[in-house]
Amino acid sequence: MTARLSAVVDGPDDAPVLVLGPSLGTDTGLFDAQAAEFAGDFRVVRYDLRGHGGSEVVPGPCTMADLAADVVALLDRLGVDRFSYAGVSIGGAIGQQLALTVPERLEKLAIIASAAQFADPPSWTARAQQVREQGTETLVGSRTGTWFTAAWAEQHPDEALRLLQMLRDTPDEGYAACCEAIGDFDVRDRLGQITMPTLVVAGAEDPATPPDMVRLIADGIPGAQFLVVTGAGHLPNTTDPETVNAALRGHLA
Ligand SMILES: O=C(O)CC1=CCC(=O)O1
Repeated sequence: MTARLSAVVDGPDDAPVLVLGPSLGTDTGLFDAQAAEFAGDFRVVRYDLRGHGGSEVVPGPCTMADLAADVVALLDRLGVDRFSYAGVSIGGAIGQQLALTVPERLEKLAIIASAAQFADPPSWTARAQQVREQGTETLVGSRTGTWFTAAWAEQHPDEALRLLQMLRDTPDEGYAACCEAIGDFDVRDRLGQITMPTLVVAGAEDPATPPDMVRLIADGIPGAQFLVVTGAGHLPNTTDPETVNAALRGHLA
């Protein structure tokens, strides 16, 4: 079943479309810095994952194919045919899935802090159960050190709180269902089928998808470029927007 996604659209109606896919437990606000940078010359579509932000909650497990189908349904509703796509973490996994299932619609792809298979797949079922029983609040403390370094959080306390509030605001069932999609995801054998120009970005201090794991995506996609962002954790687009925006700008040109 397709979920109805909420989205924020910025930029001229007739500009090339850039779709931005968020990470687990965040919302469209994850991409404030990218919307500010690119809405002058792109129609920027930021969406909420199913069960996150303002999107519909669909109870029960789902797959990455379901999450990609949600995005396709949103773009059909917005009248978007071809688009470029950049996604963080699960948003990057959705990008890989889109590249495999609707390649004729995808112009350029950027995959940030993501994986072709995430670490320790069974742990995602356990995390889903933990969140269904105890809520997303139980994960907030450990996101410092994962999403961003403790040093960055000390220097940017308001921005760290803003990001963590997204996790607090995420419905437990929405978060849990996306955990199950992450645990089930594995496209390692299919990366060679991705044909559009691809940029792959890792955070040097990311414990969730460390650079060596992210690099495997770039190694598998013919011609993909690979960049490591110094000092960044799992959300390099928020903690070092200048570096990530410059890389995206060059890639999308
Ligand atoms: O666990 C986290 O918060 C990091 C993460 C893994 C997949 C995703 O989208 O975020």
